[in-house]
Amino acid sequence: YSTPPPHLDFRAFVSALRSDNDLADIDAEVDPRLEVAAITRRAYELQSKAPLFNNVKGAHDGLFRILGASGGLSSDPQYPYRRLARHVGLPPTSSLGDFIDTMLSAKGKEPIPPVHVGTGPCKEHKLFGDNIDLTKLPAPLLNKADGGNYIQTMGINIVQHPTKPWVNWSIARAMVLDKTRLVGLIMKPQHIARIYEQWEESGKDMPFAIALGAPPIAVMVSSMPLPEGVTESEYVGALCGEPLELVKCETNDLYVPARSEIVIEGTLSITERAKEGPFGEMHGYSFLDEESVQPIYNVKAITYRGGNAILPISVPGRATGPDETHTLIGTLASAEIRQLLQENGLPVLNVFTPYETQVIWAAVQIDRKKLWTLKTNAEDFCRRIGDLIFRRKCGMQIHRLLIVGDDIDPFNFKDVIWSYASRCRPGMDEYHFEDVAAYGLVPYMSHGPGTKVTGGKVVANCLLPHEYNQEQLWVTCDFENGYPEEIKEKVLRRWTEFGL
Ligand SMILES: Cc1cc2c3c(c1C)C(C)(C)C[C@H]1C[C@@H](C)[C@]4(C(=O)NC(=O)N=C4N2C[C@H](O)[C@H](O)[C@H](O)COP(=O)(O)O)N31
Ligand SMILES: [K+]
Ligand SMILES: [Mn+2]
Repeated sequence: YSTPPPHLDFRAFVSALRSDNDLADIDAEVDPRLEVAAITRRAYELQSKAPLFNNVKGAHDGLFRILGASGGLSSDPQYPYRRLARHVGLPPTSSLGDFIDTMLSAKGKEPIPPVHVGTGPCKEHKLFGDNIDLTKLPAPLLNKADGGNYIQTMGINIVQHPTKPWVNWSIARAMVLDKTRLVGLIMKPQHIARIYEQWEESGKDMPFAIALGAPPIAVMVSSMPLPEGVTESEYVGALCGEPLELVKCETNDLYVPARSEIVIEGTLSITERAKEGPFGEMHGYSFLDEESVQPIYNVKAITYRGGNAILPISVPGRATGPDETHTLIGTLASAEIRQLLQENGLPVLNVFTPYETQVIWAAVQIDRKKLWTLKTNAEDFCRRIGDLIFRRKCGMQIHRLLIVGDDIDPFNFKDVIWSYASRCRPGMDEYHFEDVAAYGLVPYMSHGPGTKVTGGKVVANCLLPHEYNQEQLWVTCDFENGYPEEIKEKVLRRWTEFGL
């Protein structure tokens, strides 16, 4: 086959990272028990190159190499979002705003359904029956407190609604349970859980496929909270302007990206469950008393690409250097939240979940001139935004919204926290929501003082009252805003002369 672009082929993506000098080929033997994950976690935190473990202890028959931090920030401080840009065919200089604009660029466009091809790289090797032994694969232990080896953290979970033409692609964690079974989180209101419920009602086990090392743009869309009923692969087609190539699974009627590295297929039981976790999760905690009991994945086949298949992994944790649960989940939820607010006619320029808030907060940037035309006030405006976001799935993971002006860059946490700290009066400027669905993984909900599944959400108004109807009554005291252009130009021109 001709080599496709990096956003359509994981191996081409890996080569692109290598040519970007943003990949470390590690040929020394590394243990998948904690060592691979510890290196990956430190790679996020130092924003170093993405580690490609070419010699994983226990790997055999081409299963498998491991790529860590595929969605981490790039190692070049000049191009921090280059690794994300590579996922969607954007230039290395792209900003997070460009990335969000791109992910929303197919909204309103005709979906482009995938095409089915006879075979592809993921069909080069096939394992069935007794040849399947998940406990013999070098599935990584990602955190010392984890309850199992999480083989699935960056693959696409593919499931189909039993009666409607809806095939959902998402990412949901799963760990090895035994020789032929996985167990993984199936959490409401996620679409995988909604569709699973339909199979429960139909009385039949749910066919599944997990496509690991799938085309990077498909991984992005799988991590995006698109509306219910949208078939993610069709949105990928609309984004690319061309259909994605899928091949049929061996043991069920689902289709997977032909260029996937590894495909695990089978049925998700509607009766058998097992203890799952603990798991080092996206907020930086692994609670030792986690009592998660989840459905069992019965694996019926594993197919994989030749040339030493690569397993991508995510090692969630503190966003000191963000990992994929921040750069993908947070940024893509931001995109859908912006879309929702703009579709409802709100004067929103952008939305972003600052990594410093572990993507639990989202800053909503308001066009203040347009705000004036609404002739509204903080209470009405903030309650309207909270009612929209906190009652929709795309807002499920957000517990604090910061409503900020267009003088604030939502992607610059120093801007965001300055406006929150100085313009949001505690109490009067905060609008609480206790009757909305909570995000159960947030520590002050799962292990907090109050209710666990509802409430704990707030909209913080970070606009002074007069900003709702007139120009700001202040000059911002920083170099950018506090001085006339000719002074700033003179200062910049003489800066080196002053030896500063
Ligand atoms: C990018 C990413 C997204 C994740 C997860 C991860 C990564 C890397 C890992 C596996 C590392 C950690 C956990 C964290 C955990 C949240 C969860 C999960 O286990 N269960 C879940 O329900 N949602 C998860 N998401 C978010 C999910 O993919 C998005 O919400 C997506 O929009 C869902 O698609 P639908 O809208 O179509 O429903 N995992
Ligand atoms: K999705
Ligand atoms: Mn979906």
